[in-house]
Amino acid sequence: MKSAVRDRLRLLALLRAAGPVLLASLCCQILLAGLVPPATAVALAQLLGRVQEVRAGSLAAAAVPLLFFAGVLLLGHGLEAVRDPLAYAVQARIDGRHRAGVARLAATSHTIDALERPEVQRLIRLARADPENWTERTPGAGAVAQLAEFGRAVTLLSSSVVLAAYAWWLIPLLVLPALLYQQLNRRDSMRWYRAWRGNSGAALRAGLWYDAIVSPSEGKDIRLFGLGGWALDRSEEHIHTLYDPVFAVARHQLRSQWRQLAVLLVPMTVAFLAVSLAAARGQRSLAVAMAVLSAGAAVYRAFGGEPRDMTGGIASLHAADRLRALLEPSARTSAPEGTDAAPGAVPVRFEEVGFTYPGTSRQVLDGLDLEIRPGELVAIVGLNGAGKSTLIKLLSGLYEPDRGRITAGGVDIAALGPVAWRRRIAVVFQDFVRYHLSAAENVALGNAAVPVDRAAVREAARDAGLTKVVERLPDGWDTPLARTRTGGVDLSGGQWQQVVLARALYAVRTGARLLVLDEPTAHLDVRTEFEVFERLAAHKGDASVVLISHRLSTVRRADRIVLLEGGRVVESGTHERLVAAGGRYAEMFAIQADRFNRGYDDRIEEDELI
Ligand SMILES: Nc1ncnc2c1ncn2[C@@H]1O[C@H](COP(=O)(O)OP(=O)(O)OP(=O)(O)O)[C@@H](O)[C@H]1O
Repeated sequence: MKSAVRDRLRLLALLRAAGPVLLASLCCQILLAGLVPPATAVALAQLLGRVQEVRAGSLAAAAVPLLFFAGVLLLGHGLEAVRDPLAYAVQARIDGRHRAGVARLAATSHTIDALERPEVQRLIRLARADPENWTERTPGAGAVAQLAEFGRAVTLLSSSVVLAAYAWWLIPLLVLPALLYQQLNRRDSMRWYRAWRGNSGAALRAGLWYDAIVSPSEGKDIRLFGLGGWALDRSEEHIHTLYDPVFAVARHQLRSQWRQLAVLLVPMTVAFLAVSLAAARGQRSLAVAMAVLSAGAAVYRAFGGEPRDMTGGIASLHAADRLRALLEPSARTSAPEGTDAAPGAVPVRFEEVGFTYPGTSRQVLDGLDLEIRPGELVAIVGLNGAGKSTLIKLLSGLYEPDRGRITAGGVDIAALGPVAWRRRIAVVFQDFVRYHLSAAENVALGNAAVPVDRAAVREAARDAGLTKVVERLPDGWDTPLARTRTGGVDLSGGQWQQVVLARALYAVRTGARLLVLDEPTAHLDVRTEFEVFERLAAHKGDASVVLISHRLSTVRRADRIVLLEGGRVVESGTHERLVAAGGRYAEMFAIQADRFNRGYDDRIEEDELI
């Protein structure tokens, strides 16, 4: 009960976001609209009374009550007309602020492990207040609905005064059944809501299949594998899972409607008959009877309202609370931002680092020790699943080690603070992001914190071998890299990789001192790859480079090659030294060289190693 009141007060507190003028306007609208029904009753009574009095004389005597009645009606219409625009404006401001808060929350979570959890994704979906179906409500809608409850309370109180002025017993006879009627309606309404919400996962899954059918990217598979009919069937199955319980609730409610009708009609008929009889017998005037009947009807209208607006709005606020608790930076990642003291490249060390992904039991890194010296180009190799990308995710602070630590210049990167640390590193992930922005913006996003430096963009593009690609674009650097945008084009996989490489090189040109590349050339042809590496080695300056690649022909030019296996470094040295040592690396290199000479792909898989 206490928490229900607290939730209602929270909804009301949100109204501050609307600003004083808008909020005051909405409050006035609600207050005045709440007074209109009883005022109509009174005006009607006065008009009738006067018309009866002057029946034989001039109608001009009824002008004042007629004007009053017309005024009340006009006011009612005017208030009705401004209600939706005002409520919409207030709601939009509250929801805008709420959504920005949720987005900020997700963006300021320094690690990504929480974002990968299904529970967090579900909460984001609920908290972001972006309704996708009629059951979803926003905090703004909840706040406006809560304020509207006051308007209904005003109607109820003022109508009750009119009723009580006639006879006190009309209050329990009309108000109590109206209250019961409201509770029954609300209970039914919430049953619908819960039946739908309980299966909202099915709505999500149906939506995923639907999106797959209409999206251009999945559309390729859907067509080539003839999945269209199959995907439609899946979508329909989920829709049935979603709707069947809702229809069952609806059928049950239709059958039990007589209860609501009885609650409403029996006392209302008794009360209205009593009032009408008194008027017919001349005990009370017809005018007074009209006022009472009108106020009685207003009482029932006062008990309307949409409970789902408030329930949905509160659910969204609660989801945001739970999200905040889950995404709140941990003690390590929320360490105060350290000063970015050392401007040049510093040694980076993994010290006894152990890591297991949340929710799994396999130790991906197990006591890993590795040093990346300033200015060094270190290549990390290993079989699929050896933990190479995981190492990079830890290095960039997207996950925290379970044990051990990673230091830069002797300082734990957690103590440096994620923002300061990430300014020093530039990372290209395997699953890089293709932003639907212009070519220049796609490169300059390598360092969004500084104003775009067009010269640095061009130089980074040259080093990544991107210049010729950009020259062929219809609008050069300003061409949007997305077919879905007007004038936009799509690039090939290799060309996109060059864009992303340029993005990382741009970061280095604008201050990053550690360049991390996870398979940056997997899509490049041999010649482009060779040129890119030549330029990378020549232009990396004093930055250190960590490079992951399955192509051993590429990594042989690295200063040092590190082989990862069983979650730790098992071999380390130059290509020549490792080949001479005749260990695992030498074995992998021999297989790859053999495959390459025979014209196959030069990657190797685990089962090819004995
Ligand atoms: N987000 C994740 N949650 C749980 N397990 C994960 C996650 N990402 C990777 N793994 C697991 O961690 C292990 C190491 O994965 P990782 O991507 O680091 O390997 P890799 O050496 O980069 O492989 P590849 O050469 O195929 O890219 C794998 O067993 C993988 O299934």
